[in-house]
Amino acid sequence: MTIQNFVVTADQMRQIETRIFAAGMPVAALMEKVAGLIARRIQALLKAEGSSATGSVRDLTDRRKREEGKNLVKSQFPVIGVLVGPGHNGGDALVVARELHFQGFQVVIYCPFSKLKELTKNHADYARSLNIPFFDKIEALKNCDLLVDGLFGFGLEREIINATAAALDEINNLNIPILSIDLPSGIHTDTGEVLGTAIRAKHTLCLGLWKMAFLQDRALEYIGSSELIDFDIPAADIAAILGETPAIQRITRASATQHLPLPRSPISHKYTNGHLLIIAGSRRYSGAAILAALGARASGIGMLSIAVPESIKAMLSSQLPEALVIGCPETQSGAISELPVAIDLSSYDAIAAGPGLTLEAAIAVESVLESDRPLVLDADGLNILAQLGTVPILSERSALTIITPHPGEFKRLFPELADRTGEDRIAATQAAAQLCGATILLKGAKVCISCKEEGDSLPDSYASRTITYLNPESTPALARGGSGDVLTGLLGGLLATAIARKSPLQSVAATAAWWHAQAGIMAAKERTELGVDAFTLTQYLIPTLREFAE
Ligand SMILES: NC(=O)C1=CN([C@@H]2O[C@H](COP(=O)(O)OP(=O)(O)OC[C@H]3O[C@@H](n4cnc5c(N)ncnc54)[C@H](O)[C@@H]3O)[C@@H](O)[C@H]2O)[C@H](O)CC1
Ligand SMILES: [K+]
Repeated sequence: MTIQNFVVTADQMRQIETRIFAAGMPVAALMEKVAGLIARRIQALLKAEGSSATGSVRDLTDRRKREEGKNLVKSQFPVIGVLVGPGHNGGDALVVARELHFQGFQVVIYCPFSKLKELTKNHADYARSLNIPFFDKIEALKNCDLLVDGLFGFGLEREIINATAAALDEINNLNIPILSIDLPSGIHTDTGEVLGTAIRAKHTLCLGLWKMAFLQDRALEYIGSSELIDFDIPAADIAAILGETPAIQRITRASATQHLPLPRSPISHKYTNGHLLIIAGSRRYSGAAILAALGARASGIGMLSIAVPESIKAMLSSQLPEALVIGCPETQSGAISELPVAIDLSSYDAIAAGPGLTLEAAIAVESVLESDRPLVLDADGLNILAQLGTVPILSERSALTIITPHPGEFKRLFPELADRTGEDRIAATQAAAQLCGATILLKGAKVCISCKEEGDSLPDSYASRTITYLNPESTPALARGGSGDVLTGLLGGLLATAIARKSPLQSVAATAAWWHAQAGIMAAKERTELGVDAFTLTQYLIPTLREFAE
């Protein structure tokens, strides 16, 4: 595990911070260290040309100046507005203001609060003594090239209202790029919820450990791009609060690639590399079966069987010459009416079912749910499961089930969770995993995967703990019909392979989600966000693997 794998709540961050202070680190010294790192990072972002994060701040300042017909800077340096709140987020901001001032930047401080925490007040007094101008009117910020947001960090506990809320809205409306310290002010650290109103940052520097909000879809428009400022939190303090195996883990390249089925054993053969059965497609949605199969192909699966309605069997065979295509009896409209009598489900390492089936394939889906095979269920497979009764059916299964709903499917599968979890995707996924015992992969900008931790090794107090994996990097290019079908096949392939290789199953879904997203990112880079149709995506899985498995 690296620092990039950890994710904390505000409460956990506070507990870690408390341990550091109790061990002797002075609060003021830590603030000085952290804010020094922030100030240097801001300078680097402003200076460096070409890096993407820098590009985003710089591009915007340049564009704004061009639009206004002025040069980027009046003096040699851009004008930086620093927004200062009452707590230690404001303290960080004041140290940043002071450091940038000493580096020759023109700095303007906006602080509309009269009551500041003691340390923050000390820094404000010193900044005033240096003649850095202080204002309590937003008007004073309008000529700034960049705003640094230190209004609220993880100490924000209640809705922002009245004059403060109006000020935040006015700041957003200035259309000046904003860099937020720790979190965009107004965003709830854990749920990512907007508490009244929130700063819309262009870039956010998250301090010390990733906060949950960075992995909550609804906060993303406010966070902009983001990076972690590592300030050397001792590993022992992290482990003391999060445990040796943290309940929530951020997926990284290293953690994802660790679970790839590589290298292959030199004496492996097709059956030791896994046999996957895909059950997908209908006359109406034949493409879904092809896309799932192409996703599975990229997993390197040893043997691929695909069960489709008889009338599209020839089409599948022509697209996937290596696969064993099984024609199934079909309904009048061309959906699978049932699985062929001769099919022996126990001969497969895993089954992936759902894409393009239509609701008419209920009997086939029931058969796989009743089987003792590890199963990936998606799309119409999930709609059929919801009709059958998600929790009783999944709780009965003896083998692993991984379900891959998007938020709409999730609501249909778990209507009982709608009130409890609201829009907190992470809490919702954890609750669903607890409820039914399956692994839940909730699709979205930040894919969230929860599963019950395997019981035997756990102390009693942890008996029903869930482990959650969050995928931090993706692209809206994947928000497109068919990309889910590709994920189902890829995940099914990795699952069957892991079973054949007797590898741990817990991280398979995380690896698939990471790989799928990275392929989308690579495809979008080369072809733009509009150029990543689902078939194209399948063609990027192996080139991506080559890049990240090196
Ligand atoms: N993580 C670390 O170890 C470090 C964190 N640093 C910075 O400290 C902040 C957290 O500071 P804290 O003082 O606890 O809270 P905030 O600055 O986020 O704000 C709390 C402040 O605001 C008041 N308040 C809360 N809600 C509202 C509201 N809705 N309207 C108005 N006022 C509100 C509250 O009463 C407090 O006074 C963290 O994010 C980091 O930036 C350290 O500097 C370095 C180490
Ligand atoms: K902030």
